[in-house]
Amino acid sequence: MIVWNRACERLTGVPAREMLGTRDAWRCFYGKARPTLADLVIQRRTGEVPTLYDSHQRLCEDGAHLAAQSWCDMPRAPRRRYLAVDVSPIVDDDGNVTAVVETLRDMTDEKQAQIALEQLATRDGLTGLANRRCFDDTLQAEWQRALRQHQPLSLLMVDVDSFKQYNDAHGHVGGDECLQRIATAVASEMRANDLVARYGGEEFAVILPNQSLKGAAIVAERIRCRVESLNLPNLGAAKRCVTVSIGAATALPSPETEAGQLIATADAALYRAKHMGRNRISLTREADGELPAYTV
Ligand SMILES: Nc1nc2c(ncn2[C@@H]2O[C@H](COP(=O)(O)OP(=O)(O)OP(=O)(O)O)[C@@H](O)[C@H]2O)c(=O)[nH]1
Repeated sequence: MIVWNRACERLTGVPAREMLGTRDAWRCFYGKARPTLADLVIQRRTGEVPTLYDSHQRLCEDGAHLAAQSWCDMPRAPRRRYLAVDVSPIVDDDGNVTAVVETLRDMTDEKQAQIALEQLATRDGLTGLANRRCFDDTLQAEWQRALRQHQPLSLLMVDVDSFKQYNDAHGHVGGDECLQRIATAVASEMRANDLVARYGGEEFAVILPNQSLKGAAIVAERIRCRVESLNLPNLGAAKRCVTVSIGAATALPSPETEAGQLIATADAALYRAKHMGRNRISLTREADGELPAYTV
């Protein structure tokens, strides 16, 4: 390290006298040893940039002028920060790198604003689950992925039974709390790649990538039991507690079919579960026609 200016001191909390003449600038930014962007350029290891930074860009064709962004721990500063780093090598007449200039910009506020906006655009305000827009985008993306990888895609439509009566008995605020409890219960049954969304009012949708109808039925039944076991009183429902009906459908996407058909099939299964008495799951495999409604 040959230059460490006042702005670097303020940003990192590390004075120049500690840094000058050393080779371990990473200590100012990270809790564990790892190369900085300048280290990667000096050591000709720029191939590692994608694994070490959230995003990166080449600033010119030679590949040595780079920009990268990521969260930094900042062990000696009051809080972690999202830094944008630019590096440019200084070369001598023979083309040898003699130094690298690294410029840091603190982008923490911008990054936090971006995260908050993304949250707002994709999350449902009441339950914190993915919202309808996020559901639509994710279903399209998963449909395309299943098509490419020749894998099944399953969908559950989950609807709260006799929720109008619940609202009538407990008021709208009580109804909202009930939806929050159900959302948490449904989300707790999910794996990392699954997506639970609030589809509309008292209806939730669950996308289960690479899941057979049998697997989807197991998840659906787990959700049904979980909600029942919350034991939230609803005198308007047959079990006298809050329950859900679930329609499950599975498709093996092909170029001739589209994601909307999977929604329609799961919706039809949900309608059947309601029709057959609620608090049950109903399954349909696309193209196989209807399977009998199934309850445990
Ligand atoms: N508290 C609250 N209630 C909602 C919300 N969204 C929808 N609802 C209510 O959910 C109820 C849904 O009623 P219905 O569509 O008649 O269905 P249901 O009473 O659940 O009957 P089934 O679905 O046939 O079992 C309505 O009373 C809506 O006002 C919400 O965000 N908060």
